[in-house]
Amino acid sequence: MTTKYTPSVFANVSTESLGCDTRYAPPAPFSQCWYLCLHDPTKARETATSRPDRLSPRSRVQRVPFSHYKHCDYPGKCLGAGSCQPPSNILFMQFAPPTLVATSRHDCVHGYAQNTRRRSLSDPLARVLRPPKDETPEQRERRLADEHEAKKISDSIDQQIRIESAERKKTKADIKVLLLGQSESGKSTTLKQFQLLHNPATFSEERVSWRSVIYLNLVRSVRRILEAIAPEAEADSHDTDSESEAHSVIIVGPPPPDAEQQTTALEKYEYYSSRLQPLEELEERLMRLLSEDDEEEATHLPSGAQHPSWTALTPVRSPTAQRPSIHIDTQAQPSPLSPTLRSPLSRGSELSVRTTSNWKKAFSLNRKLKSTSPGTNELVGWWEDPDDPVHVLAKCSRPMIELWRDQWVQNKLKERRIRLEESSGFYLNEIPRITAKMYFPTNEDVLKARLKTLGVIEHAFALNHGNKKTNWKIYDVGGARNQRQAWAPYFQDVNAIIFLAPISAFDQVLDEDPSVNRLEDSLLLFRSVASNKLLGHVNLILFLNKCDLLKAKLDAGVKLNQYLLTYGDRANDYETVSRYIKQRFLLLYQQSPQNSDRDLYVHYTSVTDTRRTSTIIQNVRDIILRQNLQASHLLV
Ligand SMILES: Nc1nc2c(ncn2[C@@H]2O[C@H](COP(=O)(O)OP(=O)(O)OP(=O)(O)O)[C@@H](O)[C@H]2O)c(=O)[nH]1
Ligand SMILES: [Mg+2]
Repeated sequence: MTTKYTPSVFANVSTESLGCDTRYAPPAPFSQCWYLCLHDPTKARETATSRPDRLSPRSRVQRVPFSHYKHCDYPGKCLGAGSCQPPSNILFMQFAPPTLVATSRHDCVHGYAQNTRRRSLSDPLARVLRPPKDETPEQRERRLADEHEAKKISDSIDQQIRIESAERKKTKADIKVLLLGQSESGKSTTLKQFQLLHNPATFSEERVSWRSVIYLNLVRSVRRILEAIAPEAEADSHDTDSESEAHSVIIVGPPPPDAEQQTTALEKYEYYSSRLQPLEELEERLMRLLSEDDEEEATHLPSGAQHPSWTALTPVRSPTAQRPSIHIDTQAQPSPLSPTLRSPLSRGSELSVRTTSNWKKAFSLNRKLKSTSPGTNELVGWWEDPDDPVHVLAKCSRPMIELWRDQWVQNKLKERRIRLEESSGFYLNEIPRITAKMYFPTNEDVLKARLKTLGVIEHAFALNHGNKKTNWKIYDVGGARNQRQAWAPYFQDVNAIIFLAPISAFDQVLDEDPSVNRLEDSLLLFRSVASNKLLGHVNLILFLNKCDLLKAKLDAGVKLNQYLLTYGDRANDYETVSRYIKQRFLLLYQQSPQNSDRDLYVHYTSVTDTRRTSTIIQNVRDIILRQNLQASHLLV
């Protein structure tokens, strides 16, 4: 029987007294050991989290409260010896060589000494563990009692490891799916649809948490309108026309306004901006509320400008990272703002969700909720709180409606080619409902809420089919350019990739790089995913998304051939355009050298449409399941 020792036995022994140095490694047959890094627990933890490849699957940190230790079973090489640099205190806690039979720490040391006498003579651990020569009966009794206690703790740790291992086996994902695509392609919305389909109760429960995001989306849409009608924006639009054209997006600016037009513009602008002034403060407040974070990592808003590479430095999260937090992305393009609406928090920034903390908890209105209604269990009461954002919104409801319905404003938006329906403009049509005091978000509201993803978010669910159960994990990634370096670690053992390409975006440019057309970026991104060697055996499912917006855009008279010269004089209707774009993607796929071992499935989607998307998701699910069964030789 192999004896295992608990770290507590050695916790008060320093490496100095052991004479242990970082070159120390257990002899080859003693290939397994526990070690404890007393000197620099943070470093030990960092190593465990940032270099998981160097740890065995059973590695753990913080299993014992007083410090950190890991388990290593690399034959002949103890991880501890190499991973902590001097003057780290590394303690080897336990040797469990396969040939050694030992019943106590004492025996183990002796057994170790006997088996490897030459090494053990100079072995610092053996020296320390050997009982003193002049041990009194009381000391011996105490030592044995200590050892007995240590063994109990050690056994309980082993038991815990066994339980966790069984648990891990149970929760190990059978199927992993990765959602890829550029920013705003609809990945998070697709993830929400998966949640809605597989965890409707949780989705429903969490709807209330989205209230603040929806409010913020609405307030920002209003701000965008005010920016568009601001007199200086008018001037800017004339100044920047040439620049816009250089970015291959054709923006034909309006003719310069005459004096009368200018007076109207100024009056209109002043009228609306003064009535909507409270929204400025509300926007800042919502941003602050959403960026509150109870986690270790700093996601709070800085007092001044953020470090430009902040988002680029976003750590790659492990695939188990699940809980997102909010932060403000200052990488987004700044937009021209009127002086009255300028604020250090909101200028040019987009609300993002990061995978580090529980943002839903952080800004869920549960904090303010006072009770649940007995019959429905629905949460009630936030409107009784005078600080709740709903009161400012309710106050500004009328001018917001007026602004949105004002034909002059609509014309201005048209002139400036601002299509709010492509972003959070959906809420502008719903102002009376959303600003009502007892507003509770619907499923559709949540699906349309825009929250940019940073890092990777995981959604796990189990699926029963017949008498078999499969565990699924879906990973939603940030699609902006500075987020894409985080994708690769997830390519390793993924079963399928759902790639989203927003085909309505042919006349738009990337937020992060206005010189790049969105459709072009999608095509290039798809090509690089399709030709990635790691993904050679991974089935690709292509969602040609935002078909509803494509239809609306074409119906409004926007011409594809103005942005995609190769389209030539083909018909500018939905059928022809969507088929043409699909062909472009297929061509790229066919050119990829990696296609012998996989398939491509293409769907036209509007992932905000729950009914259609759930059918597509079920279809996709069946395909992936079938492929997975085939791969595990259960079928065919
Ligand atoms: N009308 C319409 N809106 C859509 C569709 N798909 C997504 N959206 C909206 O587009 C916005 C962006 O969608 P997201 O799902 O957040 O995009 P994403 O790919 O996760 O973006 P990042 O997190 O930045 O990578 C959201 O407001 C969605 O509601 C669609 O098919 N039709
Ligand atoms: Mg997202």
